[in-house]
Amino acid sequence: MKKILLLGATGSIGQQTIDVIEQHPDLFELVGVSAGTSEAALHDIVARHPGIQVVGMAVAPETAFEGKKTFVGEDNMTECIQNCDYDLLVNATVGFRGLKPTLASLNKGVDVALANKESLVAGGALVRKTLEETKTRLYPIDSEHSAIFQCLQGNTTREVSRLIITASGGSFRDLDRSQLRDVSVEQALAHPNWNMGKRITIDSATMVNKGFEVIEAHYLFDLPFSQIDVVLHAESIVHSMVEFADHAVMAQLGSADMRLPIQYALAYPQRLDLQEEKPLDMTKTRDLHFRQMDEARFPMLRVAYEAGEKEGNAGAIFNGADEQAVEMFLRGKIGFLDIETSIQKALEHVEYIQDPDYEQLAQSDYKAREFVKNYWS
Ligand SMILES: NC(=O)C1=CN([C@@H]2O[C@H](COP(=O)(O)OP(=O)(O)OC[C@H]3O[C@@H](n4cnc5c(N)ncnc54)[C@H](OP(=O)(O)O)[C@@H]3O)[C@@H](O)[C@H]2O)C=CC1
Ligand SMILES: CC(=O)[C@@H](O)[C@H](O)COP(=O)(O)O
Ligand SMILES: [Mn+2]
Repeated sequence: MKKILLLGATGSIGQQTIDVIEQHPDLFELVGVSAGTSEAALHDIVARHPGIQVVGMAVAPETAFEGKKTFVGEDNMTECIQNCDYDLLVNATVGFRGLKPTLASLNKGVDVALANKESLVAGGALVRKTLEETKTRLYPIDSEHSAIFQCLQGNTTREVSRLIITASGGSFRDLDRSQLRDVSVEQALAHPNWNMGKRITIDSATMVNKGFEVIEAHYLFDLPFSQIDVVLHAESIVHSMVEFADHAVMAQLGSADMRLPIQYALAYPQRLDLQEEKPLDMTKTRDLHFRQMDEARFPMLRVAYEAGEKEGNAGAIFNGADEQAVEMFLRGKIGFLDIETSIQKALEHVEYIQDPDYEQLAQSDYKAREFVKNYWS
């Protein structure tokens, strides 16, 4: 029985992780959960999983979690890690706040199934150093990285010539830049293929998500940026591809259902049965299309490659500025294209640090957010 500690239990990835765990009660046991403010949803999960030892929340619960060690406040996730006996951390929280628990679990010597891409975007070098020192492992949950991980089974990255990450194009794929100025929050949240949390859905529309995924791939698979490409694939059926030295191209295909990559990360190296509402049926599949990315249409992709190549705290500034700008866009404080401006200006103005430790990354995150707030005030 694998004991799972789940951060971000009430979110999109969190709820799908619980579904996977509930499909395999003989293999997985949920022993800890954390969330921000969704108390009712957390009580519901705790009631269904008697093995839960620890509960974390960002704010104090109105009704106590009877018989459970409960941790409250911004450090609730690391406190859960320190006070829980578990075999695998599933990090499905959103934002820079996910980096600290990723590092805490690896330093405790426990592997991490990682959905929280911000851990690698903001702190990739530090995470990689910690993995080497602690001899722990990361299992990717992000669909593209899971696809690449699956395609790499039986091979090493030394045999790889390129990773080819697919991008759906997001909610505004078919609009040109002049049409983006006045788009609404509601339109931006209508992703054509995936049902996800708000932050990542907006990031998908700005192409920041794909930029993050390029940086994430660099750290997960230890390949230079020159060997990581992105192609536009509107259908989100091919989840990514790996081209090998002999020009063989391996791809992983599936429906737009995150439970497959989540389950693969939890059960690796096994493949288990998975109940899906709409499993992929290639006889009913529309044509598959692939197009080169238009960098003038999606400038955030180039910005991501540059921030990734720059290393240091550039990823933390990129992510921090985006987190703040997306939050302001969702509250109607800035327009859609102002998200791009926020990121570009923060990368120009927030002090660059070559080899940051965790505290310096947290400072860079804070400074990027403050910069964006002040820029639009
Ligand atoms: N959704 C998807 O399909 C995919 C997501 N990812 C990545 O996975 C991560 C999670 O995404 P997603 O599930 O969409 O996000 P959601 O917004 O749906 O969920 C976020 C989770 O984090 C919790 N949380 C928020 N603030 C805090 C806090 N201060 N302390 C502890 N927990 C907190 C939320 O709790 P509460 O409910 O109380 O707010 C919620 O459980 C992101 O990094 C995203 O980029 C990657 C690939 C696909
Ligand atoms: C499901 C998942 O992994 C998301 O990151 C998804 O990739 C978003 O799709 P696009 O960013 O390609 O629109
Ligand atoms: Mn993805």
